[in-house]
Amino acid sequence: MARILLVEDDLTFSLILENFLKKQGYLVEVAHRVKDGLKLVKSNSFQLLLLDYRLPDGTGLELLQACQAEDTPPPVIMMTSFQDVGTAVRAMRLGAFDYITKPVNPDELLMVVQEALQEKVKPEATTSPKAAAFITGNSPIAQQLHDMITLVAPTDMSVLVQGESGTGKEYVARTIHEHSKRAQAPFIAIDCGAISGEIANSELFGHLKGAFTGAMQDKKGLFEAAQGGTLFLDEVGNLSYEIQMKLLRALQERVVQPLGSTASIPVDVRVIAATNDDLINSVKNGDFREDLYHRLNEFKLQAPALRTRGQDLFLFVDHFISQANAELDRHVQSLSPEVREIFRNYGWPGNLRELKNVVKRAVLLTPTEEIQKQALPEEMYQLATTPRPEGPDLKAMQEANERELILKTLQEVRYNKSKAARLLNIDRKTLYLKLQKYNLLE
Ligand SMILES: Nc1ncnc2c1ncn2[C@@H]1O[C@H](COP(=O)(O)OP(=O)(O)OP(=O)(O)O)[C@@H](O)[C@H]1O
Repeated sequence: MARILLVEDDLTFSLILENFLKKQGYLVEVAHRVKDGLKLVKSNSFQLLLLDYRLPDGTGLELLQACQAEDTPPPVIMMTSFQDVGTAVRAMRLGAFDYITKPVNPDELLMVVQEALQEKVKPEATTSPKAAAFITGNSPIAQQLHDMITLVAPTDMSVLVQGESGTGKEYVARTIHEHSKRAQAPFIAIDCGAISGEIANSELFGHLKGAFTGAMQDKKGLFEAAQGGTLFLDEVGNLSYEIQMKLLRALQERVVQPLGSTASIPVDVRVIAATNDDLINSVKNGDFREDLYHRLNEFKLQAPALRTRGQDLFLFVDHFISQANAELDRHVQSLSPEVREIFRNYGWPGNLRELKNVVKRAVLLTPTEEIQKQALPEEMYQLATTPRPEGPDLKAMQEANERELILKTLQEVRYNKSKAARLLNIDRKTLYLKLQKYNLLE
């Protein structure tokens, strides 16, 4: 019976969740604050953590990070309000297994919990699904990306893939590998955001038995495991300075030295790295080695944000609907016209990952062939539907446009009101009044 730790400050809601999970056969411990959650994590072993994001004495991210420091961290599911989707996406970069938006739907919760418990514990190196499970897209920006991939793939250049979270950077790396001379050798992906210090060292370069407490036997590093193939370093900006040095050596001299060993092992590996933020800023701040940056950045690719991909959005929707139908045994065919409109107007700050989650949830909740707006997270359709005036009412039309523009901007900047006001070229107070007027306040 799996043990779950639930950290949620809303007492009624946590009681409902606790009872629901217990009925499903899980053992549940509950905490209402970060401090108590930390104590429980330290003194117990849990197979899963279910964390609210906003807690009275901090955020769920603190608990997530504390868990990531463990040898075998349990999977973590974050629960957030719709406005915090950006944060949830950040949590996934820090190693969370998944997120669900509130109000929590019991079927969805159960689905994610079951998936998390079946899933192997992160961090892990993955040989991710074949690129055939992916689609390219028809938008000019997607075609351009595809051309660049075709151009750089056959060379042995290191590639730096930049892009917002969830834009498919791993997909880009995988496609490069599959179009390269190395296609028959392994493609190994590792999320550097989810590993730290000694673990990163031993994951990447290996270790000898006894090199540190807990090193019970020799372990091959991922560089060796990827011999002849491609190593994908996601979130490369998170590597410590010490590991950056070792990585530079591996790239320049083509040798690695496992922890506790004096021997240098030759490696022939192409490295593709990915970053969310502008790595050049980390270089300027002294957090990332400049020499390594240039070594990784022999060729730079930009993974485009979903909101810049036009009609590709609906190609992805069809693709994710088919995937979800197969996984959940549903027969959904399409979106209702109203849902299409909501999707078109939404800013998708979490990009493809967010779209995939929203579609999967909607498919789960749709027993018929067409997804209706009720199957979307409530706040998504409440916020996204701007009523349009029927007749030639200019003032009403202007207001509808204004509401829509404010919404889009808010979504793009993940509800940061100061940033939104700046972009909209109005002051915060005016923005606030307009949010009130259009019923857009949280
Ligand atoms: N071209 C594609 N076709 C279909 N699905 C895709 C495509 N690109 C990405 N996805 C899906 O979108 C999700 C996010 O993709 P991926 O993990 O590659 O993004 P990422 O940019 O590496 O994210 P992060 O910055 O959080 O590491 C995954 O579930 C992936 O399967």
